[in-house]
Amino acid sequence: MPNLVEPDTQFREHFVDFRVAKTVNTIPYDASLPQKPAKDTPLGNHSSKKVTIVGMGQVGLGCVCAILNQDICGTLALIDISAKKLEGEAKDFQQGSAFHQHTTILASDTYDVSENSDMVVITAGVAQQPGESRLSLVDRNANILKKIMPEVLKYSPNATILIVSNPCDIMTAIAAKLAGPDFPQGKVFGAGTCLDTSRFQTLIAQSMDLDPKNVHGYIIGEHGDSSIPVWSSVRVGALPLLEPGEEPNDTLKKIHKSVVNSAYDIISLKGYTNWAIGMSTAYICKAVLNDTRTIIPVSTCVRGLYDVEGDVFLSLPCSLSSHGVQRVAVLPLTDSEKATFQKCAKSIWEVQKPIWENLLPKSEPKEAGGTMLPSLQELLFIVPAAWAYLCLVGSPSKVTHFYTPIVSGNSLAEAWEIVGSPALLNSPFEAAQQCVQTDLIPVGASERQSVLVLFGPPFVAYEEELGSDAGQPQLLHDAIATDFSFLAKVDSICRQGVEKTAGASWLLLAETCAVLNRSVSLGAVQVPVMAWWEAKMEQTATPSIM
Ligand SMILES: NC(=O)C1=CN([C@@H]2O[C@H](COP(=O)(O)OP(=O)(O)OC[C@H]3O[C@@H](n4cnc5c(N)ncnc54)[C@H](O)[C@@H]3O)[C@@H](O)[C@H]2O)C=CC1
Ligand SMILES: CC(=O)C(=O)O
Repeated sequence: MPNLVEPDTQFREHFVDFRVAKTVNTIPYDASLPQKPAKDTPLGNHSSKKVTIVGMGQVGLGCVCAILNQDICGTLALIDISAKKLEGEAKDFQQGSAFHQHTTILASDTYDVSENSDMVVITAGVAQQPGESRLSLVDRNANILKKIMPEVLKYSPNATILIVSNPCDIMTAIAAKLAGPDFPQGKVFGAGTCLDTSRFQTLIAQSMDLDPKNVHGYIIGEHGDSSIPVWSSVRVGALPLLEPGEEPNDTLKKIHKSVVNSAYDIISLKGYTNWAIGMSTAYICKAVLNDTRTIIPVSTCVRGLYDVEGDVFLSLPCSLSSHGVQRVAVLPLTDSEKATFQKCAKSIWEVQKPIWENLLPKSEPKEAGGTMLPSLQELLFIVPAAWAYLCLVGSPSKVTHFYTPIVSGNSLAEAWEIVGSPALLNSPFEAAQQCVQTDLIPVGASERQSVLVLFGPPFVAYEEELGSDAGQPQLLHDAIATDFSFLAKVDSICRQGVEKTAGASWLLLAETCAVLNRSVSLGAVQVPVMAWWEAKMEQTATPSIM
């Protein structure tokens, strides 16, 4: 028997023009990559839905609380690197099971519990300290995201992925790119200005003594300091707040300022924000898991809209389906709103660009001497030195000089004094910068994405193998440029070094370097070193150097 309550579609054709004129389908996030469009799939049973939340800090907890209390899914998998705290939180949530619809709670510090999730929410990462901007978190959280995304995709290749970690728009762009061109467009999106819009609606409603749900309007653009209130389309009930062409007055401007300051204000009071973002995340999850096509401002690729050219992710009102962003509503902006949107896109792109351009290998790895090798662009240069080499992975245009190697006579102990203070272990790039500033390991790059510093005896082997020219950077530079088998040689020496010295004399300081995530020769070497280093760090705060 046919379903008697199918949606009535007889009037849809009357709205085709509206849809075409005012909305666009999701936009591929990288002009250079082909994109796979999302396909509609039948809806599953609601209680069969599974959501994974990665990151069980304050925001993760806020999300779980809201999701459980709104009966959004049948299974909730919680993941965090801190297993002990996670166990405590998961037990605490489980013990409230009598007060909501049944939800199976799983928790682990590995991703197998997330298998076959319908939706994955990523909240893991560093949060702002009082007074700190979201954008300042970019490098640290990008590195965390680079570790998380492959695991998420491995266990839930069909999940819709929601990014909450800050800076939310850039993290969403990075996650979308890491998901790869085969991942359907729109299936990775960010919580964006959903929260800012709620703050906006609430403040206007409080000022007018109304229900926030009667304030229809959006904050668009960045989830952060350069967010944009679209005053020209705010309606209260059905009434426009402003007349066409009317500019917002000082009170309205103050309302927006207050929206922008909300997070700073709350963080200065309690150290973090979590309940409202938890509620907005649950609201978004509900729309996706129920395939409601609700229009919510979330972060999606905006290239091509309002003359934005870069692969920037910003918030616009989007209809959400089970595949994430289904269509983007293109609001009619005033000239000044459009100019502000473009300025916002430009400033986000400036921060995103260095990470974005080095996120995926630009070319296929080359085969040489039976080893998969990084391209020259990937491995910008290796500075050989008596005791150390510094490998910078960054934007080629930023590397302008190639200096002489470390002055002979410097010892590991001396190097350690400069880069190895425990305080700097959390910020290896700063450590490397100190080396640069002190000319201990002179290199010519001042800006980069990731820095990998290796100290240790393998370098001795490296020198031996390469002969007396090893200390001549110019020669090495030429060798790298002309002879790919040189890299294979470095690789095999490093391998020996790792095996010979594992657990003893390597010191690795790394902001998870792009190289680490690649199946290229240097990556293969560095992963075991990294694992050793992490194990070592658990045992002692200050590793000894042999
Ligand atoms: N988009 C938005 O509207 C909002 C975003 N945020 C952002 O959410 C993020 C989390 O904030 P909080 O929960 O307050 O921070 P938090 O410090 O309380 O929690 C972060 C959690 O991430 C975990 N973590 C770190 N690395 C991990 C990894 N590789 N895998 C799994 N878990 C990992 C930590 O163990 C910790 O439990 C921050 O970036 C923050 O700025 C916060 C509020 C609103
Ligand atoms: C921290 C943050 O991004 C917020 O509460 O808006």
